[in-house]
Amino acid sequence: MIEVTTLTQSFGKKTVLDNISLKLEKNEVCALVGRNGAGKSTFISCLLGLLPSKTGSIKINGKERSKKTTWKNEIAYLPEKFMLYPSLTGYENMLFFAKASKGIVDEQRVKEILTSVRLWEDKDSHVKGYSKGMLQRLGLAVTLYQDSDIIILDEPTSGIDPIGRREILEILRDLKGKTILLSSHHLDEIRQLCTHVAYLEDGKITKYPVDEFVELQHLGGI
Ligand SMILES: Nc1ncnc2c1ncn2[C@@H]1O[C@H](COP(=O)(O)OP(=O)(O)OP(=O)(O)O)[C@@H](O)[C@H]1O
Repeated sequence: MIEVTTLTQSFGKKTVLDNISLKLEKNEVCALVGRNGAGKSTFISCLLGLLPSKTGSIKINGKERSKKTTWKNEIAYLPEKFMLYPSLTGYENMLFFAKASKGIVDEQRVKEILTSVRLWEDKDSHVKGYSKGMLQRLGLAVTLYQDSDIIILDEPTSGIDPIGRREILEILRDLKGKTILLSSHHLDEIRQLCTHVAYLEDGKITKYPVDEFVELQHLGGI
C-alpha cells in the first residue's frame, strides 16, 4: 500500500507537486497520467525516495522512509530505459540482476519468471539481438524477480509495437495481490489494464476510478 499525504515538491521557485495526497491499495493498478512536464517523474522519484521531500509524508506498507527503512524490498521499479548487458544472454542478465537484488539466485524462480514473460525459449540468445518488446519483457522479468508488493513502471510500453504492447499488458494483468503504479500516455491500455487513474495537473493529483476517468476524457472534462 502507498500512502502519500500533503506532499509538496519544488525546484527553485517552481512548485511541481503542490500539497498532494494519494492512497493506493493492494490489488489496485493505477495509471499515473499528466501532460509532459506535469510532474510524473518527480512524483515517482519521491516515491522511490530519490528526492527528499520537504513537506508531507510517504508511507509504503505503513512505514515511513528513514535511515533504517529504505523500502528497497517493498518497491520494484522499472525505468523507461532499463540497462541490460547486450553481450550477455537473457538468462545471464536475469542471473546477474537476481544476484544483485537478492544476493542468491533461485533458478527455479528465474525459470518461472522467464516463462511468464515468454522469454524462456529465447533465454540463451544474446540480448543485443532482442527486439524492443523482448528487452522490455526482460526488464519486467528482472523487476518481478524482486517479488515486491509494490511495482512502479515508467511508461512500460513506450516505443513498442501493438503486439508487443499487448504481450506486456497480458503479463501485467496476470499479476495478483500487488499495488501497481504505471505512467502511461495510452488511454486504450489504461482502460484495459488499470483500476484507477491518478491525474496530475497544475501540481495537484486527483484519483479516479478508471471508468470515470475515461468518461470524463470523452466528455472533454480532462
Ligand atoms: N532536477 C530538476 N531540476 C529542476 N527542474 C526540474 C527537475 N526535474 C524536473 N524538473 C521540472 O519539473 C517539472 C516536472 O518534470 P517531470 O519530469 O516530473 O514531468 P513529467 O510529467 O515526468 O514529464 P514527461 O511526461 O515529459 O516525462 C518540469 O517543469 C521540469 O522541468
